[in-house]
Amino acid sequence: MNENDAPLLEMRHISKDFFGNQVLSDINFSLKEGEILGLVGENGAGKSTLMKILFGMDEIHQTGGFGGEVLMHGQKVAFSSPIDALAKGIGMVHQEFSLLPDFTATENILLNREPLKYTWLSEVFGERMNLLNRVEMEEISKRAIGRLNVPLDADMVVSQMPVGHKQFTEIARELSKEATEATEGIKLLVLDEPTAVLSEQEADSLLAAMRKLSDAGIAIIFITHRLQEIIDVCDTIMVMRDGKIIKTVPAKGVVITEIARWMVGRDVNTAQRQARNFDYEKSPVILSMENLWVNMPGETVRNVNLEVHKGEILGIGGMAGQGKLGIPNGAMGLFPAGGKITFEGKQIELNNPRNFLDAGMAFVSEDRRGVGLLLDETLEWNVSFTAMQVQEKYLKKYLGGAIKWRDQDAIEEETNSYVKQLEIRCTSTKQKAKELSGGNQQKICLAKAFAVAPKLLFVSEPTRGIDIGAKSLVLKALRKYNEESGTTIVMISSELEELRAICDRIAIISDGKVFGILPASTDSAEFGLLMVGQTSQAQQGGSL
Ligand SMILES: Nc1ncnc2c1ncn2[C@@H]1O[C@H](COP(=O)(O)OP(=O)(O)OP(=O)(O)O)[C@@H](O)[C@H]1O
Repeated sequence: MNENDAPLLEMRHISKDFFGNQVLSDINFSLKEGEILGLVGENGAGKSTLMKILFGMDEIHQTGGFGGEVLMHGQKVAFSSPIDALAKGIGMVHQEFSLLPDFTATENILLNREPLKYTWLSEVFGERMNLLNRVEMEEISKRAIGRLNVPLDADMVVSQMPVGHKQFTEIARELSKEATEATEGIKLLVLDEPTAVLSEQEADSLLAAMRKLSDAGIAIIFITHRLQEIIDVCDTIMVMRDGKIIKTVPAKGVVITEIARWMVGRDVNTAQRQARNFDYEKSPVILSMENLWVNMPGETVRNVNLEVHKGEILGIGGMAGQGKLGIPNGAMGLFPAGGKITFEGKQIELNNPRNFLDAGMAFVSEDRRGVGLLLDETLEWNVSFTAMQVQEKYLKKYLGGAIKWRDQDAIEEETNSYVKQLEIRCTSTKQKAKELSGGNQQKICLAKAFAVAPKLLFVSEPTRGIDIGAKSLVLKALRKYNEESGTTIVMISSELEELRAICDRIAIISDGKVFGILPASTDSAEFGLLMVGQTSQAQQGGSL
């Protein structure tokens, strides 16, 4: 083939194993300029690993490399690090953010690539006295944000941004890599679950931005578990299962149920509402929040009054940035909070996570990497650590408690039971948490909270990053856990339908306050009205 006719990217016969565990076999695909390829597959199917190979990441080299070859414009390339990939015009935005919180969008976008200005001091003391060329920095950063066409403030400090804007900053950073003598301008952008943390509105603007980039000739590999987005924005869909490509088809005319079937290998049940009539008369209030405020950047809580009944599953919904995530993060002491929280009739002193754990509460955070897991430790250790520390669970006591010994058999048995129940894909319970795929890490976070057997569990965005096949499994596991152990659950989610699937009531948060609470069986349209700040028959305030 003529070099100019060759596709922008080809990956041929790619294979990869991690110490004998084959995770990719004979992967072949190509990508044209401006093409948007949707890459979908179950948790652990191998999507991120394939992208890490493309990007030349250390993790791949340090674990024995890979088989097969990568070509750009028909030429074989061998990236020994992401710097080589960047030089060839490949940009990647990962699942987790890598921004400096105290720097502005512009400073982050140009981090380590800042244009410098020659001053008289440089004349005397040399180039190290060059100053940052703020004007040029601003121009480059605004140009990149302009290409995205999103409402991102270039001067805003990252820690003050709503989460969606952090995502936009990450993408703008890739787009700002313009062609220089040493590097080619961005030609291919890999987006690994970029919409997982976005509100629907923000996700829509991102999809529009992707189309604009594609029109400008930039190819995109888009990984997401939100299958409608794949249909809406992609030219081609590639489905992976168990490390192999199952299907590569044009996106036009494909429907979600078909993609789900290809991914999982069977028909998939989406989360259906599991109706039940919770008896509020017989269930006392277990937790009450009065005038709660939380200073969580991007998710400020201003004045929340809420009562949670023993044994119920209370949903908390609302648009991104309105404060729903601030509630569990503040209540559990992770961000500065004020007001009054009473649990089982006792007031709990705020701003100290230990007080909440000791009282019998637990929290599965939406930020599984930041506060969720001990990544260098085994699955067993992750599942058992908090329960061991807070409740002395899994400890055998001798000599009246003077000697305590870890009950390894009990830890292994319980971890194995969660692996089975939540279908966690791992080689053994001795595997390190960092070696699991993102969705499987999320399941370990749930298992860890289940092991604590809390009286009340806050669980935030429990299915973020979970594939469509496992979503209803995770929701069912939460309901089952609630019914069997009597644990009260407060579930925070940006997906209304998943709240409606298992909750008894749903509180909608708007402008840092409870805007209304309705039974979960209420029509979705009613909740929609509440989210945009309109009330109909919803009850304002805390209790039903
Ligand atoms: N560093 C590693 N060491 C050992 N195994 C690994 C490592 N990284 C990934 N794996 C394994 O490779 C497989 C594929 O993982 P990968 O992260 O590519 O999945 P994924 O399709 O991106 O899943 P998700 O949708 O959950 O993000 C998984 O079984 C995972 O446990």
